Amino acid sequence: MDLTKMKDPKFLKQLSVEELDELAKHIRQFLIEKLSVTGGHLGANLGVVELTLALHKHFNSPKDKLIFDVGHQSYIHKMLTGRTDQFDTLRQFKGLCGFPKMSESEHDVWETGHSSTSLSAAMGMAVARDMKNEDHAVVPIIGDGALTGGMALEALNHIGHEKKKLTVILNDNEMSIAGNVGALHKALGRMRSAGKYNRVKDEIEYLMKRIPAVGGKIAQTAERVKDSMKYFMVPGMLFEEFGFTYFGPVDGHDFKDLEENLQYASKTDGPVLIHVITKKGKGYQPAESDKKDRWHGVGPYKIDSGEKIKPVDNKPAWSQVVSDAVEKIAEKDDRVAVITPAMILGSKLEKFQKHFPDRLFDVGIAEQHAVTMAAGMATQGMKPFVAIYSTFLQRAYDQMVHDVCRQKLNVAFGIDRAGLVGADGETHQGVFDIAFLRHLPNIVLMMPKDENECQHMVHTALSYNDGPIALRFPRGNGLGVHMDKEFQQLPIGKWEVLEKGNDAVILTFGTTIEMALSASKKLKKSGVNVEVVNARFLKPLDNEMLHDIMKRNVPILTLEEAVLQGGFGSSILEFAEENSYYPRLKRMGIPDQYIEHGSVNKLLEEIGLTEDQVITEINHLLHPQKNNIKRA
Ligand SMILES: Cc1ncc(C[n+]2csc(CCOP(=O)(O)OP(=O)(O)O)c2C)c(N)n1
Ligand SMILES: CC(=O)[C@@H](O)[C@H](O)COP(=O)(O)O
Ligand SMILES: [Mg+2]
Repeated sequence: MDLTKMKDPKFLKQLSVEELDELAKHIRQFLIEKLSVTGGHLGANLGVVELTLALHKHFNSPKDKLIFDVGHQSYIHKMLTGRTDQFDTLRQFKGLCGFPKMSESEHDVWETGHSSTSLSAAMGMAVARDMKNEDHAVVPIIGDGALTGGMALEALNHIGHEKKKLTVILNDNEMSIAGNVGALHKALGRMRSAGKYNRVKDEIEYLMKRIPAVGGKIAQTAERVKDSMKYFMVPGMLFEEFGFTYFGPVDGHDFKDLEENLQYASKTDGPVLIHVITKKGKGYQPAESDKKDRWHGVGPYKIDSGEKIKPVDNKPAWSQVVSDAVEKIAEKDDRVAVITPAMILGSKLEKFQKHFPDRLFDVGIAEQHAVTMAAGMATQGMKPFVAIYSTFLQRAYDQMVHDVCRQKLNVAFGIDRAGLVGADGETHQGVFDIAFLRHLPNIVLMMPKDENECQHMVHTALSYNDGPIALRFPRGNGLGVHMDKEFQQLPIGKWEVLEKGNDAVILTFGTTIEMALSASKKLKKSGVNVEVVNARFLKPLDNEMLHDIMKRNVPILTLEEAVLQGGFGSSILEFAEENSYYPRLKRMGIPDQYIEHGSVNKLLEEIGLTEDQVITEINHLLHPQKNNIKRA
């Protein structure tokens, strides 16, 4: 079967159940083969093959709006809408994006990457549809994990109240990245094990009608009894209470069951929720049998065995260094506890969880709650450590402003995936956190140059008692440096000079230190002596060192793998302005644009964050006339 011939999903309407089953088989095989080379979000996609086919058969995309929550499970949708031939380039620079992308197809009506936005977006589209007197379906497809997100619950609350016509597809595979958590997860479990609601509902309505009508108080009591009976007998009552008509549970791998319920739903007024049960990793044995994450996001692997093909790298993962250090500290300090918003695996917290099951809180996809919960713990003298990706901390900005920093609470943050993350692209680059945290009063911000300094920063963070403190660290592995046996306390706001030099100074931190050191080595060969400073505290700055540098009146280059607007370099400009220095200064960093997907090295090259560019900029700073650069 030539899957690249699929250009428009309309062809599905003619297919029989047998033909759909056959197509599903080929799509699974295709994904297993392609992703074995490129990597990607395999498990979630294998789980929604039939569901995506059924949705595209039933609805008319792009007139009807299919909205994929998170969007990591949109690969089949991409195949059906003419992008099958691009899968060799998945998640690579200028290749197919791993998430829905409007520039790729008119069928991608909403872009995602972060979780739990689909219901709000759908509500917006439904409101717009009705205001414009249009007639089309709006269909958010949301996972059981994404449903734990605050935004999704806020939207449920509003949609049910407004009674807009929407068809919510709840894709319940009992998994977030790891196993799903929470009371909602348990409630879905009860719905899964109950019978079909549509049928049960009819029977209940029949029974209810047979309870004789009586007047006065007895009648009120009878009504209450009827309501509570219904509550216990109808599995989807939770969603019905929210104002939705619930259909399910539906077998998400059975075309007949899916189509039947989609038909019911289309004939129902107001918001509808179809509870679809799927299996993450379906059809690929290594994924199905992996109880840990059912192959949520993977790199290349051997198809037959499922063995992962990892580049040989014995250096420790940054996240592991951090969680090991927290664990070591937690052994001695029973006030220490870790909070993660659904990222136990990515943040490498499994070992910590095994060691301290009662001191690891997976709160679901609930970044806002995670941060304010930590603040609450801190008010009671505990030492919470919030392990959170830079990109997902964006969700909790107000909680940082209002709850943590304003109250100057002792919350420690491990900001993971800081800097460019690569293949996940625009939605996941961890490049904004310095800019959105640096301006908050009371916070300390730091980034280590290597994993040894990283463990000292964890210790520094958890021993700090003067308000919030965060260390940021990149995706991937450290440098493989020697690790001290004993933790050290770093003096807050003190930088270190890594390379002495009189001609110019590079102020940098974290991932760009290697680039700066290597550039300075090359510059030295041409007679230019550049000082390289590990500006490991981004807030507070090392004022003493900065005064010294500014007084030397040498050119300064700031270098950061973070946005330039409001970033570290900006803070140096502010320092100069506040202290009436007028240095020749150039800032290198991430320009004012969203950075697409691709390998980190390729992306750095694209935006000119390279060793060669550092050398060029230093030369420009040293010889502005020669290079025809205008400087005040
Ligand atoms: C705001 C936010 N927090 C965390 C994540 C990381 N993340 C991506 S997918 C996922 C699990 C989603 O589970 P579910 O919606 O059930 O989809 P499934 O993978 O099970 O199909 C998580 C936690 C994210 N994308 N966005
Ligand atoms: C879709 C999503 O948000 C996550 O699955 C993300 O892709 C994980 O990224 P890491 O691989 O960096 O943990
Ligand atoms: Mg799930």
